[in-house]
Amino acid sequence: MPYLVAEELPRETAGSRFRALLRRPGILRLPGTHNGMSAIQAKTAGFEGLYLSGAAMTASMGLPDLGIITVDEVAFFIRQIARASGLPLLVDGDTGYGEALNVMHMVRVFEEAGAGAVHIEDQLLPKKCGHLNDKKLADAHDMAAKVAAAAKARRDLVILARTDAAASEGLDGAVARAKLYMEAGADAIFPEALNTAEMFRAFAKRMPGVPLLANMTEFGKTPFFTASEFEEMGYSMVIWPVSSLRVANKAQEQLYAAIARDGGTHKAVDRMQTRAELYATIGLHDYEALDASIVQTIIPEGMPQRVAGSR
Ligand SMILES: C[C@](O)(C(=O)O)[C@H](CC(=O)O)C(=O)O
Repeated sequence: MPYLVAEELPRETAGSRFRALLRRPGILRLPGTHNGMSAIQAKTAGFEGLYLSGAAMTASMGLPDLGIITVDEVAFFIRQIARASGLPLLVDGDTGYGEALNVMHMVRVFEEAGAGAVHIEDQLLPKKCGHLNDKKLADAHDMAAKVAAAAKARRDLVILARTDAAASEGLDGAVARAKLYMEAGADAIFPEALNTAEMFRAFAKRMPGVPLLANMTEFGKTPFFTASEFEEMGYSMVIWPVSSLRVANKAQEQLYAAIARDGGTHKAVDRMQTRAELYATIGLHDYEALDASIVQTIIPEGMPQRVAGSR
C-alpha cells in the first residue's frame, strides 16, 4: 500500500527495527539499493533490510565516490528508499562529511530522513573505495571522537564504525582500531577490504561478541563468499553494495548502443520491464484506488458549493 496511509507506516523507528533484525539469529543480508525502485524490487525478492552505498549513489549521479557529495543529497536517496520500501536501511556515511559536529549533523539528518543505521570510516578526504590502494587513514583517536559524536547525536540509529586499516596497518592495526571505536560507542564494526577467509576468521575471532559486517563488493579485494560462508566465519551482516547499479548500468549501456545502432528500441523491448510490470511494482493502482476512495468519501455535506468561475 502507498506510504501515504498513516496506519500502514511502521510504528517503530527505523533504528529500532534495524536493531531487531540484527538480534535475530542468522546473518542479516543487506543488498544495495540505489533508488526507490530497486528498494521495492529487493523487498519483493524477500529482503528485510537494505543498504545504500556511497559508491552506487555517486555513480548513479555520474560522480566518483570521493566524499564530495553532501548530507542533503544523501538524505534525498534515504527518503526515497525508506518511503518506497518501508524497510530499515543501513546508509554509507563515508567519513561523516567533516569532523565531530558535521558527523552529528549527518546523524540527525539521516535519522530524520528514515535511516536505520549508518557507517562512518577512518579515511581522510578525499576518501576512496576501500578496495583501492593508497588510502589515507585518519588518526585512530580522531576517528574515535567521530564515533563518540555520532553516538551522542543519535536517538536509535545503529552506528557502525568502518576501519580501512587492514591494508596499511595489517590485522593487528585493524583490530586495535575496531576495539577503540567500540569503546567510543560504536554498535558494530565493518572491517573493510579483508582479502582471505583466514583474515575474515581471524578478525572475527579477535572481536568476540561484536556484530561484524562483511562487504561482498565485486571486482574488489574480497574473493566471493556467500552469505552463509560469512555467517560461518563469524559475521552478522553482509552487503552487496554496488551490484544493483552495476547490473542496471550495464543494461542501460546496451540499450543506448542498441538505439544508436538500430535507430530505435524495437530490438531491446524483450529486455525491458513492461509498462504493466512497472506499474505493478510501484503500486500505481493502489494509489489510484486510494485517491478514488478519498474523493468518494470525503465530500463534506452542507459546504457551500463553489460556482464555476466564482472566486
Ligand atoms: C562499501 C562502499 O563504501 C560503498 O560505497 O558501497 C564501497 C563499495 C565499492 O566501491 O565497491 C567500498 O569502499 O567498498
